[in-house]
Amino acid sequence: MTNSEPKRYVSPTDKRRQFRAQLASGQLIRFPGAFSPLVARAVEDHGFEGVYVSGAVLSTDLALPDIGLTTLTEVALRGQQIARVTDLPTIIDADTGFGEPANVARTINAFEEGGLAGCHLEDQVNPKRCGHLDNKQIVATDEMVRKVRAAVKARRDPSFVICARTDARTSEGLDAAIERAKAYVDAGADMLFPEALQTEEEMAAFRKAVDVPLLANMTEFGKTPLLTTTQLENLGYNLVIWPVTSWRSAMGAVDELFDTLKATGHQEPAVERMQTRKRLYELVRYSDYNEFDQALFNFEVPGRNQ
Ligand SMILES: C[C@](O)(C(=O)O)[C@H](CC(=O)O)C(=O)O
Ligand SMILES: [Mg+2]
Repeated sequence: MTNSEPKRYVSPTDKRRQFRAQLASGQLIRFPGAFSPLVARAVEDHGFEGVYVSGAVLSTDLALPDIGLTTLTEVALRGQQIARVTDLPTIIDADTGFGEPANVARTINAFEEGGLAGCHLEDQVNPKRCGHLDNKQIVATDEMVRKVRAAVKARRDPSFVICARTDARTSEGLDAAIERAKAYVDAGADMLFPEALQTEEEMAAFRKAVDVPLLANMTEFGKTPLLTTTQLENLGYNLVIWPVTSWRSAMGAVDELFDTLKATGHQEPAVERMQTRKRLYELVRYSDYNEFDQALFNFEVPGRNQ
């Protein structure tokens, strides 16, 4: 991108409207998880429709378990850092909303100010846990309804999307999860995230029971079968997230690299799989900075095997 055309600016409101239009399109939209701003650039570059910011990734990146230890300030800042480097809509994991309904209201405002397009809010108790683990506990329906209402009321940009997640399938069963989901929609939720459904049949039953857009969580090593985008589209789901997938892949590569370094004393066997300097500079749009100073990008970038 070294042409002289002015860069278009996609405002947070534009991104939220784009997200709403995508949800209404009847087509499945794909939001891979981005564990950093640079990964969000890669998501955009590969032609996906949006970016997901995972609570599990934000906490494990800090070497913490995903049990609600991260603070609103940490999460909102990371969301903002990720959302601002992409023209795609970015949605974020609000966990249990960081407290009571009043805290939820503040959470929504922080995410709006961070340029996010939407968030999901779940009905677990605190301390929460990954939705695919056993022995989860959930709050009373009414308590979650009050949180959803607070979120909806707090929203300053009506296009910000509030997605209610229910974790009830694991503890109370499918029917109860559907009942809760309906109550959350009545409270104003724009879309639903039925967590940890166990079969395609359950996913189809959920689709049949509600009219709002549905999110499918394709997280690995969990309770939900890993389906393809075609299967999810056929099931009538609107949005798929692969929340931790890029993170697990990157950390798998890191572990392998350290094994190699330790065993061979050299990185050579791993270089082949590394992102090249050239590609890294492409993603940070290094050459664009010549707009400010022609002396910034005036060299050849070594790529593969150089
Ligand atoms: C989607 C999720 O909330 C997340 O934080 O990314 C997690 C993912 C995971 O732990 O695998 C969840 O499903 O609870
Ligand atoms: Mg989470």
